[in-house]
Amino acid sequence: MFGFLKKSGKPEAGDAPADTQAPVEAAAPAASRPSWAERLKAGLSRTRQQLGGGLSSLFGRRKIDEDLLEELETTLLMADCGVDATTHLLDELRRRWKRDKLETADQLQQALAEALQEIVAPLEAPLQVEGHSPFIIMIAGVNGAGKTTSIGKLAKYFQAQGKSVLLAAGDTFRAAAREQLVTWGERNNVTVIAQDGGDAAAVIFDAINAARARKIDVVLADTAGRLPTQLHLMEEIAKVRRVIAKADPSGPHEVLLVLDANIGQNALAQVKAFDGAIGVTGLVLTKLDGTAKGGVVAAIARQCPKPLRFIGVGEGIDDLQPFRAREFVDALFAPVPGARDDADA
Ligand SMILES: Nc1nc2c(ncn2[C@@H]2O[C@H](COP(=O)(O)OP(=O)(O)OP(=O)(O)O)[C@@H](O)[C@H]2O)c(=O)[nH]1
Repeated sequence: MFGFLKKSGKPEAGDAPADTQAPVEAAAPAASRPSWAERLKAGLSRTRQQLGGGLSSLFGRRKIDEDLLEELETTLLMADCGVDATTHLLDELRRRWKRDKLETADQLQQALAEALQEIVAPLEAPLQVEGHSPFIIMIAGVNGAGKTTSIGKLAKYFQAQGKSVLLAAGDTFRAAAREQLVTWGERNNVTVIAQDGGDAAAVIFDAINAARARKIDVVLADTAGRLPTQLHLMEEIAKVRRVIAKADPSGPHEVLLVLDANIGQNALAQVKAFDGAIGVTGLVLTKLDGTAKGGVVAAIARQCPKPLRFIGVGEGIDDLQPFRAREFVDALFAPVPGARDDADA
């Protein structure tokens, strides 16, 4: 049952109590829907072509030498690993080359995968929503990063864990955003607290109170997109955070920054700016499927290591999943059946 509450905070007749929320929509039959591992591999194919295409031509050579390492450096930079992570990886490979007496290019590729995994492993820290009721998650990011659609996917993700979820339509700036959230709410059978126009902080404040009254487990609070350079909007989102703390002094319990992977290295500046304004506690990296810049995960790990809670590789409702370092690196280096051009080039 879907409920759309006005500013009064009073549920409309027919709103289902939290404990009678209908089950989430059935997933497509397993046979027709590729697994997450397959979708992750497919989603990372552009980065892999950037990285793997470069690597396979490099690793096609028999012998490891300084020229090969220099070309590898260029390949890593092109995949948006950033100077810091690339330098670190090259240092590590040189060390392993000597220490482990690596000879073949295959061995070097294996060493690269291991070194990359070591870099990104600290980002793996799946979000636990225990310990607070409701557990309040504030979502922030620049325009179009994927905040609202990620909220829809997260709603389903938490529901699948048996949690009740309430969405707060705090993007009061973009007219269509509320409707978008309402649509996601309908799909996931969760209540959306919204109001016509007005103040984001007030909507979210009401949503937290409604969630508390209904004993909802998780509140997902949307906010309008904004650029870090729009100082008045950064001040506004800082106020939203303060108001959440008024509604629940222990909250927000998670401040998620949504980043579009297409922006590559600019992600670092966004993390720093939003962290300064609202204290980011976790990251969501969307649209990895549309970019060759997946190496940005390594850059984030080296330069602003916030927990990477979720990664997104598509528009499907289950195309956003917790980040797992081993899975990510395996997908980056694995050949995809039917798309072996990158691996065999
Ligand atoms: N391919 C792909 N598209 C995505 C992914 N995540 C989000 N999108 C798309 O990105 C577009 C923008 O997403 P929104 O959720 O509207 O972005 P937003 O951050 O809420 O936007 P504003 O409200 O304008 O700030 C939509 O078309 C989404 O379907 C992803 O992982 N892969």
